[in-house]
Amino acid sequence: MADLGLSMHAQSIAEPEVFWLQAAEAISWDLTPKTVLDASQKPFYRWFADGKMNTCFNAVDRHVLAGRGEQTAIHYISPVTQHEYSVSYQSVLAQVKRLAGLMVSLGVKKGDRVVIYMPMVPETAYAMLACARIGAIHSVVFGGFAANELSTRINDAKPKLILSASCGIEPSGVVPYKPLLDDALAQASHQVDHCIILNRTEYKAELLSPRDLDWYNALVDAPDADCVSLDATDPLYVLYTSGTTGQPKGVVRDNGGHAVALAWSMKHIYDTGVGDVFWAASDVGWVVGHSYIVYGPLLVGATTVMYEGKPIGTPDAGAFWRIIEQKQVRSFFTAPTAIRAIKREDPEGDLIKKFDLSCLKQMYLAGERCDPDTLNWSQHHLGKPVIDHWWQTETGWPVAANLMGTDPIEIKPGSPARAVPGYQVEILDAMGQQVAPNESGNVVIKQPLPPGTLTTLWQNDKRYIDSYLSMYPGYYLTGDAGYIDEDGYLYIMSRIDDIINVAGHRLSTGRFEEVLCQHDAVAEAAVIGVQDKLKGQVPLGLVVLKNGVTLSDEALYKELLALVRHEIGPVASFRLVSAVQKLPKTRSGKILRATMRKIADNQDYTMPATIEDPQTLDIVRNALTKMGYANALTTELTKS
Ligand SMILES: CCC(=O)SCCNC(=O)CCNC(=O)[C@H](O)C(C)(C)COP(=O)(O)OP(=O)(O)OC[C@H]1O[C@@H](n2cnc3c(N)ncnc32)[C@H](O)[C@@H]1OP(=O)(O)O
Repeated sequence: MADLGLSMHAQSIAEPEVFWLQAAEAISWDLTPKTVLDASQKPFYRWFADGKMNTCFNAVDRHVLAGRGEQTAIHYISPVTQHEYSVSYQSVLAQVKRLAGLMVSLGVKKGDRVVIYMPMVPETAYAMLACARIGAIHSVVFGGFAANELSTRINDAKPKLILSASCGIEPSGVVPYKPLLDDALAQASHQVDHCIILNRTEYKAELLSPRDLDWYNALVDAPDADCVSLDATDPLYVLYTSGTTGQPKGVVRDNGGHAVALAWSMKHIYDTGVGDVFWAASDVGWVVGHSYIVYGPLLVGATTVMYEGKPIGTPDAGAFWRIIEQKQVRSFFTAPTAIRAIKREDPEGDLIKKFDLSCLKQMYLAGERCDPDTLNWSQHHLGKPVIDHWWQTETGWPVAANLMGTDPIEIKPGSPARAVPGYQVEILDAMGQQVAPNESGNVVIKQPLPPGTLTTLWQNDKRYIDSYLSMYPGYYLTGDAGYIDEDGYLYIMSRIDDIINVAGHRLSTGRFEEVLCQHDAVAEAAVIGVQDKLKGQVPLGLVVLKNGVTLSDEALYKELLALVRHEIGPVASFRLVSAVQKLPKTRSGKILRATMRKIADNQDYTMPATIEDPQTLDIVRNALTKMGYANALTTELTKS
């Protein structure tokens, strides 16, 4: 039987311009592109370079103009505050027009950056769409980051305006955001004239006049703003992701290629179209939130769900299934960590059985490697296809997936299926040679990458080339290692750099080390990601203390945890740290993190030939053992 996915993939690689010009028909253009792929400035490729359009028009206005203004665009559900309401496309348009007008009256123009530091409320989507409407470039910062991380991003993006909220809502209670924003601005070298603050009833923030404006008060007298016609290649947003150093990388996404790719993916991968309900249980601060809470569903005229809750505890492990039934969700997307948390609370799937999930066609998992157990458990209890798929902040949309809206193929647990049309994925060895099926190597994508993928790093073309394009000229280096089997299925196994993935949050071990070294007692630090049954990976730190430090172990432990939480944020999930006399290093002084990680996770390792002092591995093993790693009994001090 013909394999439609394979033939589409073959066409997308052989004739990318034909393939993507056809896909571009799903978008309303002010000026239809004639040049599909501009390769004149390699290694920078530009999609639809002479096309003109507006992403907000495509996501909102055109659905209202087509007579679907009454359709629900957003279902908002906040289980902790017990607020829940739905917003029609018509109402979204009214809010976005007015907010865009307010931004213009505050001096925001096409190309200006606007930082958005907000929780999972509809106003966050309005803020993103309002920026898109006037050609301002938004940069959303995840609410779980601390003031210092926000400040770093403000300094890099240099926004004209910041939109924020007084607080976010976590199961533990209200998390004040405004004091973090004030602190971030106090630390930042770049300043803004105005902050627009959504002052929520759960926590009223003090507004600093004349800088801070109350969101809804300021909207009262604001004019409406129309869509600005933009070049397809104009940036839509910058989204920061952890780099191997403490300085995050600002991934730049364009307008035209992004809209085309997301619309294509909604139909062909996520099996979702006009009027369908699509739910990605993530956060707008991550790329999943950008692509599949806000832009993707709205671009195709679907209904999206903004959920300000968690998989468990808000109120129970049946929360996802309850909402799927209530809102008639067709396609649902979450992270493997969320399913592991549910499985721990509801191992027999009793809460799943309580709901009528006939509306649900399939569930998608991404954000971290999906272990086969998690996939098999959910597939067994849901009785629906569970689709592991793989992509990155940089790519913006799936690189490997089962094309559920096109031609579903066999699900192989442990694999996110095959490369999606547009992506030529290969596995290369250290010499740049393609390896045989089932042999591991570096996962790379041959240039040009398809529309919707990163165009560069914000104000840093050199770092873009150095990070992604220099190791194998002509290829994008994903930073992941894995293999492709004889059927073309991809398997992603690990990172090749010092990035760890904690509950679907990508974090840099280098950044943890920088923060630990800020402590007066710490001379040197090494942080590795160790396996964790719930979060996939968690950070573990080993520190060497300065001579003469008299702090007790317990006091040091508490202070280091508090420091990391203060500097990086709660999302760091940093709870494992211990002091050691010495760290294992090569003779040239490089810390042997990979060896330490293997010891912690009980994997085979060989003594590195260049190790300076082999005894340091015993020191590390002892410390890891005390923390419950390296195949030993768990101790409570560092795990509670
Ligand atoms: C495919 C491309 C990509 O990979 S893009 C990235 C995709 N990643 C994701 O979508 C993330 C998936 N993960 C999640 O949604 C969450 O981790 C889930 C599974 C729901 C679990 O949440 P939770 O129990 O809060 O654990 P966590 O590890 O996320 O949080 C740790 C601490 O941080 C806090 N936190 C979290 N979010 C916020 C926020 N927006 N504002 C303020 N604080 C936040 C949590 O409350 C938690 O705090 P604490 O340590 O318990 O006090």
